[in-house]
Amino acid sequence: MYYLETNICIVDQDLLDNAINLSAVNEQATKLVSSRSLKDEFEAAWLLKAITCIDLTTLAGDDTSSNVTRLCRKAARPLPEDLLNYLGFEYDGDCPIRTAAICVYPSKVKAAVETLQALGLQDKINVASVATGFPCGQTPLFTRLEEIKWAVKQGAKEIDIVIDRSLVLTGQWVTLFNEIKEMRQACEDAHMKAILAAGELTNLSNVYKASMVAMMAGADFIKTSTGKESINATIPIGIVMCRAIADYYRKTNFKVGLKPAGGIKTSKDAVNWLIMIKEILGDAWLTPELFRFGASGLLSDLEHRLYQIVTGKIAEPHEFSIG
Ligand SMILES: O=C[C@H](O)COP(=O)(O)O
Repeated sequence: MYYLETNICIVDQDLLDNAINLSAVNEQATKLVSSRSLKDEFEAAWLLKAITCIDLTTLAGDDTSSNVTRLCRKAARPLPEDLLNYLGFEYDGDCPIRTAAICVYPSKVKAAVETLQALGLQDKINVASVATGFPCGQTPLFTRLEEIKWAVKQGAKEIDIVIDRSLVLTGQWVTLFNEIKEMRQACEDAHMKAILAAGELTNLSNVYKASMVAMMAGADFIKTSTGKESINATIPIGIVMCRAIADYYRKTNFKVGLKPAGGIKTSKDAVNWLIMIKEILGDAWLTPELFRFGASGLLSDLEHRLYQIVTGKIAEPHEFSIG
């Protein structure tokens, strides 16, 4: 079915043609983003689902241990008590809703692990670390592998690796496969998400092939973007990656997850992605084990929209403050 021969990525041509058919991708993308009316209670359920699928992210040059600590507290209690009460949750100090993970640079893994341990949530919220020369992946392979091993030693349960885009752009599929496979081994028991930086891969055919190579090399998730490219998680890219995951599942019976990341900021974005997953991959993927949002700014809009839904009005800014 899919295999690599010298430097050629051989994929089932019919599946590839079907997956990247531009007019079909655009048609599906238009349908997904066209306004739909959801009953309030259904929308609230989608938004709560979205929160549980977030890798709450900070990947900034000025990250400090204290802002990572704050991020962990936010992951542990993403919604304020009054909103949880409005939504019908009993709140007894143990928040019933949490984000799936927090995502940080390797140097901040320890601070995150220690905070989650102090909160008693180390088994409930994973620490994900980017690695392998994030965001560009332009460092020697041995340092990229060492970075993974170091992040795992610090306590990361998930590693978000970046692929070397130049290997895709120059058609070095075997080298790409071998590198990702070595990265998978370096992750040991940690889950590996392979960031394709799809916006830099020139065309959807490369996005589909890179998705396949990453899955064949053992990626547990494929992730659209680092959030640092000029084109990040677009709906057409998401559709092609979902189709690759679906094709891979049909051929191997192995479920690989999807993580869109970069520029996902609104409740509407979140619902569009969840509906895409439901339509292309099915309900089995609508779980944090197989779907994540990589997002630094999505949570506040989800909270804002939930307030609107439960109170039937636009919330005042002070209503959103989280202590
Ligand atoms: O991996 C996650 C991304 O870097 C987050 O991107 P964002 O800051 O645009 O939400």
